[in-house]
Amino acid sequence: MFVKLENVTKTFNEVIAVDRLSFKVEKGQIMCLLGPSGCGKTTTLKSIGGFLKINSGRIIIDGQDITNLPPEIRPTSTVFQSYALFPHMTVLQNVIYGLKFKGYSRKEAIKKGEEYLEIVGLLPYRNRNVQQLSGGQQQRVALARALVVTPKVLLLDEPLSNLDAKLRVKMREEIKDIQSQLGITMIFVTHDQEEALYIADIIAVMNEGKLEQIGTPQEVYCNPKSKFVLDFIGNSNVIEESSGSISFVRPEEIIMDRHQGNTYGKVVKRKFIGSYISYVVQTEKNKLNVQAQNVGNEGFELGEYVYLTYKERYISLEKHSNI
Ligand SMILES: Nc1ncnc2c1ncn2[C@@H]1O[C@H](COP(=O)(O)OP(=O)(O)OP(=O)(O)O)[C@@H](O)[C@H]1O
Repeated sequence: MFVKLENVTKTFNEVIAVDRLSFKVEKGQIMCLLGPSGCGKTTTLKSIGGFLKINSGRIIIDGQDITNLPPEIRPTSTVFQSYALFPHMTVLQNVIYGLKFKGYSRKEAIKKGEEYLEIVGLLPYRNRNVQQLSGGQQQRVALARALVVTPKVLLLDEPLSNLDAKLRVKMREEIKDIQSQLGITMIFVTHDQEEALYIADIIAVMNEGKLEQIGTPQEVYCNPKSKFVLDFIGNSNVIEESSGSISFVRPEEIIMDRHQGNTYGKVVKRKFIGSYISYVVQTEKNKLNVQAQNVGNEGFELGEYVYLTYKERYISLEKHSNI
């Protein structure tokens, strides 16, 4: 395993920000740390980067125990939410700043800086002051600056949260492309489940400093192991809940039909969203959210009786450990 956290705990006075956290990331993977505000994502990332000293546990990268190393000699570099660029420097000066401390001559540093500016598509901007760049461009400078020092692991702390929705989608695609081009291992913090599902090879869902579940996007979405993960990732209809188990179905997994199905109900809400139509169907026992693909016809009407077909999935509420 390329990155390994073993029982990492970090407290701030009486607050346990990260609680005996263990996980592994393989070389070349993008792992997303996903969870609500305050669950300990940033603390975990800062602990890996060496900006925080952990109370106990071990952090290992590529076989080396880095737990007690200062940040500047860890094989990591970090892209912060705020970008943290040097405002009075040009794009290129920002990107090559870190190379000074790595023994590069000025000429070599410029060559390397330009190579990475090319990768992030900003070579023509190399002599601009960073303050004259858009948010997305500044983000790319921050990315090039973090990559130019060829870290073994790139740490990204909510890197897209300051961008508008459209740019966020574009940048997450670019980050994924850069990752596959360079084959670099990334740990990416986000509270946005859609972003995590898109970008991650593996998602670690955190809750109150602890790991709730770790798995591929498909695993955490299709087979959540706890009520918390079910609620946090995607929308779902809880069909039945008891102390030992929960059964649920995702809105897009329910098929609506006028003639056949395993349940019958009345359309009590209907909302046209564009690529799909969202319905609420009242059955004898449940009110179910249904998301039906817009296939170019009118769909179902408000007040109409429809058949539904779906297969429930179950979460067993016994404690799981899948690390
Ligand atoms: N420097 C600090 N001093 C005291 N408490 C802190 C400090 N940093 C974080 N905490 C606390 O540790 C817990 C975890 O915080 P952390 O920033 O890691 O969460 P997060 O999941 O990254 O949240 P967000 O998505 O809001 O950034 C929170 O309860 C937070 O208040």
